Amino acid sequence: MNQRPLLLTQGDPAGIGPELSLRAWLERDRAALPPFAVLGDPDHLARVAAMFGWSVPIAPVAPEQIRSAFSDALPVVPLSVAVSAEPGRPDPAHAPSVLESIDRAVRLVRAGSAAAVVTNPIAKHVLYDAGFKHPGHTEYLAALAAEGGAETCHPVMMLWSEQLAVVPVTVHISLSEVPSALTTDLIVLTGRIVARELRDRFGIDRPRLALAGLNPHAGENGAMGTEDARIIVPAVDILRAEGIDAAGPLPADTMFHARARGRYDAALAMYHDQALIPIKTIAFDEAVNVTLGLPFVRTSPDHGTAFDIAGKGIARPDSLMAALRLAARLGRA
Ligand SMILES: NC(=O)C1=CN([C@@H]2O[C@H](COP(=O)(O)OP(=O)(O)OC[C@H]3O[C@@H](n4cnc5c(N)ncnc54)[C@H](O)[C@@H]3O)[C@@H](O)[C@H]2O)C=CC1
Ligand SMILES: NCC(=O)COP(=O)(O)O
Repeated sequence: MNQRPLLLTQGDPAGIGPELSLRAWLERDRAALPPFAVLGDPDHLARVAAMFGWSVPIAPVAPEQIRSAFSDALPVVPLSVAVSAEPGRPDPAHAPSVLESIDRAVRLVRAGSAAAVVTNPIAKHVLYDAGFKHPGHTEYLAALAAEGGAETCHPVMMLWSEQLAVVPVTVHISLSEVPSALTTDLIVLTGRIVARELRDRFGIDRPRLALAGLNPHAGENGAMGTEDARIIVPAVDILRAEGIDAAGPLPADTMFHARARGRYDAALAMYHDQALIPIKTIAFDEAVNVTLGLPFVRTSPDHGTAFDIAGKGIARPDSLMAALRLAARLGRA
C-alpha cells in the first residue's frame, strides 16, 4: 500500500476551498479519508476555522511530517506568502498564492514526497485578470509537467462518478470555436489516452468508449451538419482498428439515460457542456474531475469556487472528499 500523503492546493481563498478543506479534515474518520495536507497559509485557515467556530487545530508542517500530524491536526505546508481573503470577494491579488500552491504541489508530487495532487477550485477569470495565460488547471498542469524538458503531454479532462464518466474532447473554448477545433486526430488522441488510463489506472480490462455526435441526431445523415461523418466516424474507425472498443457517433440526447449508460465505461463528448451537464445533473455531489494524460495523478471536486455561498458554512464537502479518495486510489495504481 502506498503510504505517501496527498497534497491539497489552496484554490481561490475567497471561494469555498478553505472551508471545504477544514470540513474534509473534520470528516476524516467518518469518511475514511487518506492523509492529506493543504498547501496554504496556516494563519488564514485558522481564521476561517475560527469564523465558523470549528475546532480544527492547524499544524504547519514539512511534507515528511504530514502523515504523523494528520490524525490530530490539519497539516498545512506553508506558502511563502501570507493569505488574507474575504469569503465571496475574489481578487486578482490572490493569484500569487493560488499559483504557488499548485506549483509546489506538483513539484512535491513529482519529487515523490506525495502520492497525488488534489486541487481546490480556482476562478479562471480572476487569474486571467492577474495575467494567467492558461485556460484552467487542466492545461496549466500539463505545462508544469512539461517543465524541465520532459516530454509534452496532452491533458484529458475526465469527470468520473460511479454512475457515469465523461470526457470533453474540446475543453475550455467558446462554443463557436468547437467545430474548427474538433479534428479526427484530436478525438483519436483523446480516445487512446482514455482507454489506456481506464485500463491502467482504473483497472478496467477492456474499456468501452462511447463517442457522442456533435450535431442533433449525430448529423442526421448530413442534413444537420457534416462533422459527425467527416470527423467523428473516421476517429471511431481508427480507434477500433487499434483494438479499442469504441462506438459512435451516438446522438448525444439519448446516450446518457440509465440504460444507455450501462453500455460504456466513458462517454467522449465533443465539447465542455455536452460532457458536464449530464454528470453534474446526475452526480453533482459525488463526481470528481480527474486529469488523464499527466505523469502524475490529479483530481479535483467537480464544482467551482461557489463565491455565492463562500463563508456561509453550507458548502458540501462531498465532491472534495470523493476527489481525495479517488486520488488515493489512483495514486496507488
Ligand atoms: N476545478 C476548478 O478549479 C473549477 C473551477 N470553476 C470555476 O468556478 C467559478 C464559479 O463557477 P460556477 O459556474 O458558478 O460553478 P460553481 O460550481 O462554483 O457553482 C455553481 C452552483 O453550485 C453551487 N455549489 C457549488 N459547489 C457547491 C458545494 N460544494 N456545495 C453546495 N453548493 C455548491 C454554488 O453555490 C452555485 O450555486 C468559475 O470561475 C469557474 O472557472 C468551475 C469548475 C471547476
Ligand atoms: N468545468 C470544469 C472545469 O472548468 C475544471 O477546470 P480545471 O480547472 O480543472 O481545468
